[in-house]
Amino acid sequence: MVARARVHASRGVDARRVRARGRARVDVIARAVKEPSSAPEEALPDENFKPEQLKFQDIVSLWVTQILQTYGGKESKDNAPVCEGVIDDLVGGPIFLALYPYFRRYGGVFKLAFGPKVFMVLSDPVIVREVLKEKPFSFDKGVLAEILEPIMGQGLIPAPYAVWKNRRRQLVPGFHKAWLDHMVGLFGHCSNELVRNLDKSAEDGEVVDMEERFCSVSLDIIGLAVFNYDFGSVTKESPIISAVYNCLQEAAHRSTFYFPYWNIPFATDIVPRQREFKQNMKIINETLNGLIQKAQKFEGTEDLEELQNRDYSKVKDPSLLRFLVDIRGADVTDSQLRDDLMTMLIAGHETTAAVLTWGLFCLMQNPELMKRIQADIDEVMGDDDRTPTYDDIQKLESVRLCIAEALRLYPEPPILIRRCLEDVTLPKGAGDAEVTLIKGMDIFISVWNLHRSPECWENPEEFDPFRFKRPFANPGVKDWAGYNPELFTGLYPNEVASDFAFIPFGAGARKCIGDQFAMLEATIAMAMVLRRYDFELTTDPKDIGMTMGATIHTEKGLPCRVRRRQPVTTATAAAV
Ligand code: HEM
Repeated sequence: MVARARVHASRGVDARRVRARGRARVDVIARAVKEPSSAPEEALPDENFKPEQLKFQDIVSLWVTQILQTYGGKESKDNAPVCEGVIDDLVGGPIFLALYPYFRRYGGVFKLAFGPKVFMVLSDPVIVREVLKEKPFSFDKGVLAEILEPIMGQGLIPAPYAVWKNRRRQLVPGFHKAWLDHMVGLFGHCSNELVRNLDKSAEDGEVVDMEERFCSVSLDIIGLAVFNYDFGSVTKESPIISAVYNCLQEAAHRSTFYFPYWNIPFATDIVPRQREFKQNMKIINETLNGLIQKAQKFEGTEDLEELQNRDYSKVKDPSLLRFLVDIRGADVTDSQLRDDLMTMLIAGHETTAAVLTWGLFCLMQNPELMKRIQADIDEVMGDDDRTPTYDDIQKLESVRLCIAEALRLYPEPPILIRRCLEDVTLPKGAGDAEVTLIKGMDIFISVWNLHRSPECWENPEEFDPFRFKRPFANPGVKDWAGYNPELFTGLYPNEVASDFAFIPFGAGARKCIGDQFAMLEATIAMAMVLRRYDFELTTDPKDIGMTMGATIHTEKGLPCRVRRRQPVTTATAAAV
């Protein structure tokens, strides 16, 4: 049995604790699993393009060559600096943290060898631009796909190219403007639940774990938005979510185990943890299949334009599932729909919860800044006790900047995983050598290093949301255009404004499809809690640690004391 925590059983927190314990490795994986709502269709290669699938022997032969080159003292074919003897640093803690000092020593591209594994670490914006934007189809998700496949099947994140191409074309239109506008109301409604729930804690002077609360609200949001299913996790426990977290834990276990014993006949019936995994997958599949069947009972229009322009206030089931059922072609199977839903569920809630958690954590370290942000919220929201509209979100720029800055300092995922499908010669970037990524090689794109690089950011360790309003240039990084605030035109300063130094949602063809959704959701939730409460961290900030996925992993999460505050609006100011 998976260990379950006792905390707040009445509020259904068990699942979140299961998650907290289990996510260590999975976060790297589960988060390294997403891509761009705005990825242009032109980014897709032509119909005949078929990336060659790597064979097992390719990978073995690559390893052997790499190991001989690394340890045999011969010049390496890839020409990358080799970082050696770091095995001790890499075990027992989050790998992305351990890689940072090596980035500072070896630069934006270096090769890391530990055990039989050799992989390339990329932390230079020019090189990352080449991989994500210029050559996205020279790579697949490699080890990430292998680990996630048993859970997400052919979902967008682990899907092989041929499946991904078709599913992406169907999923992206689901995130259309009319739907996102409607979602703004849902985000307000769910955040309102969170806020009302905090009232009692504020009255009682109770210490609350805000990580847990943010997880609950983001989970409820993703359930309603994607399946029209109410997890109700702000108020109760959800068995399906316990099952999801348990399966993610199993994925973590499998990613680190020496041999795939679960493939041995009957292993899933005999080994207790494998039996439990099977049972949990059954719970998840039954729930998702039930939802799919329910959605299929209703006839809907198949016209994409009509779907995208409908009046969502009059639609009974505005979920993404409904949309996908309506526009599905004859070739889309129920199992493909299941995989898509599962992917959204995993990709779309902890990521947002993490940025809210870290954003609040950073603001609590900066009380003056917190006051300034609260004053901005008061000004935009006025006296009414209402939820933010789309227009308000445009005006709540400082809140959006805080979210972006939290994503810079605590990106989720902190590493993107790829495997080379063909040899790729990289631009020089900040380094002197011209490095070649060799077919079969595993790649870590360190978002963490990029976001904290002193070459790309002024005082990179500082939480300074308004940095995104100032330009930054460094001719020392060859061919890097720097950060240009004039190119920051959407909800957040993206990879274009930063020329790939800021990629919290990834970039290129496989960028996150939920970036706008997440920014709207996080801005509303953050604005609503900051408007109503003052927060005080009740533990030493140094005790707040990170898992592999940059989420908080202490038993207490983000423990805070919450106090009701009176919004300072024009009317209240005049009364004073
Ligand atoms: C703050 C919140 C979020 C962050 C930081 C985030 C981050 C990311 C990143 C970095 C990727 C690219 C991974 C890679 O290149 O390997 C990605 C992909 C993806 N994300 Fe997100 N994400 C967030 C929210 C969401 C939401 C709300 C959804 C859905 C409702 C979502 C769905 C996806 C999907 C389906 C992909 C895979 C796209 C593909 O491969 O074509 N994400 N995400």
